[in-house]
Amino acid sequence: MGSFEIQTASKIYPIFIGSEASEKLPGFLQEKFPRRKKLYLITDSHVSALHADSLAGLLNQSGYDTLVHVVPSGEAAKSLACYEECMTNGFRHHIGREGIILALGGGVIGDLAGFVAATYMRGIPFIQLPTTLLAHDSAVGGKVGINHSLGKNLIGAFYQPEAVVYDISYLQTLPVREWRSGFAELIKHAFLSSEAFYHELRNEVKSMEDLKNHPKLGEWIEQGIKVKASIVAEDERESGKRAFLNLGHTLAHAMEGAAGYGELTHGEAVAFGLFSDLYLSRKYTGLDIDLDSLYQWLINLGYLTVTNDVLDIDRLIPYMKLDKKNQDGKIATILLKNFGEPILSTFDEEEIRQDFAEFIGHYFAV
Ligand SMILES: NC(=O)c1ccc[n+]([C@@H]2O[C@H](COP(=O)([O-])OP(=O)(O)OC[C@H]3O[C@@H](n4cnc5c(N)ncnc54)[C@H](O)[C@@H]3O)[C@@H](O)[C@H]2O)c1
Ligand SMILES: O=C(O)C(=O)C[C@@H](O)[C@H](O)[C@H](O)COP(=O)(O)O
Ligand SMILES: [Zn+2]
Repeated sequence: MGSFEIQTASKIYPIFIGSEASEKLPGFLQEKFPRRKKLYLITDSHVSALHADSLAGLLNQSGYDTLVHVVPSGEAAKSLACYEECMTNGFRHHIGREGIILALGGGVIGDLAGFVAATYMRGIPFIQLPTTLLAHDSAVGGKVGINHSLGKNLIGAFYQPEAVVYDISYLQTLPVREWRSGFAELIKHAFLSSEAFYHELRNEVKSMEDLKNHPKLGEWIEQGIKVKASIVAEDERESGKRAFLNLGHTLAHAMEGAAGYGELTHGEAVAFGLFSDLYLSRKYTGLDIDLDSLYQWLINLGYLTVTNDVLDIDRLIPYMKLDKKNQDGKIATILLKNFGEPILSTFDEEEIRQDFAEFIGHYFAV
């Protein structure tokens, strides 16, 4: 645990990671932006109650003037209404172009506050201060944005932070459901990198308690970040291989939309979508994987327990048809040829319907 660099075409920035990383923030600000003293800290109601005061206190003691804006916790905050409120509050309090936005929270806050930063007076600097396990993914790589009722993350930008300060002591207050949600993205990163990483997670994590208390947790988080960072380094704006980071997400995003934003956590949906993409991979690319034992592991961890109405293909298809990866009017999803060897595949609506019925019939028929 310490620091390393995230390299992208538009910006190279540090990630400070560890159990006291937030203490590095005042020093970083002073060095990078010696003349800027106005901070606009955007957070959510849960994180605010737990962690915002101590951070704002630390900053104010170091000579900063920190305006705190609290949005409701959960996915519903990635909305045009909350985006507008963040803007309005900043204008009312005269946060100008010399201000810096701090995104203190999980992926919802990182995406929302990052999008505010990207568009506030045409763009001001921001820093990601992730507080969830899931945010090992969302805080890195510069995808920022909000949802539209017709689809996830349909409004947004690529806008890199100035730094990521990941104080993993914040994770200790996470509820079990959020550990589970974040672990789904870590499992995704394992599939995108190597069979060894996947097997290590499988062998070592049999419950969320195992994960939370595991001596290698910090190492795994760093490994997940590095899997993501190496892809983003080659393709910041998703003209090609960055789409692989969407493994599991075509179905996941459709499920989140169909359920109503916030009903499922992002990671619950990703775990389902990941399992579905691996099912399709075995069928279409010949991926050599024991799906039944993966299914059992995921079930034991508390994944794959969604209600039938979320699995109604007629409700999912409209979201899939708006997936940003789609090509030539076909629905795109990510498959694996092997561990660490993803490919983008496209399907007609009819093929999706048939495969989905087969998949659900095999694993989820009541
Ligand atoms: N930009 C990207 O590259 C990217 C990557 C992955 C996911 N995402 C997005 O991230 C979002 C999901 O992020 P998330 O799972 O972090 O959700 P989240 O930000 O809603 O956080 C989950 C819940 O945990 C609470 N919480 C946060 N930190 C806490 C802490 N330390 N202690 C106690 N409670 C805490 C929050 O208040 C919330 O209720 C989705 O919108 C997803 O689309 C973006
Ligand atoms: O960073 C990426 O690229 C990803 O795909 C990471 C995903 O885990 C994340 O959920 C992302 O927000 C999805 O982006 P989208 O472009 O599919 O909306
Ligand atoms: Zn995701």
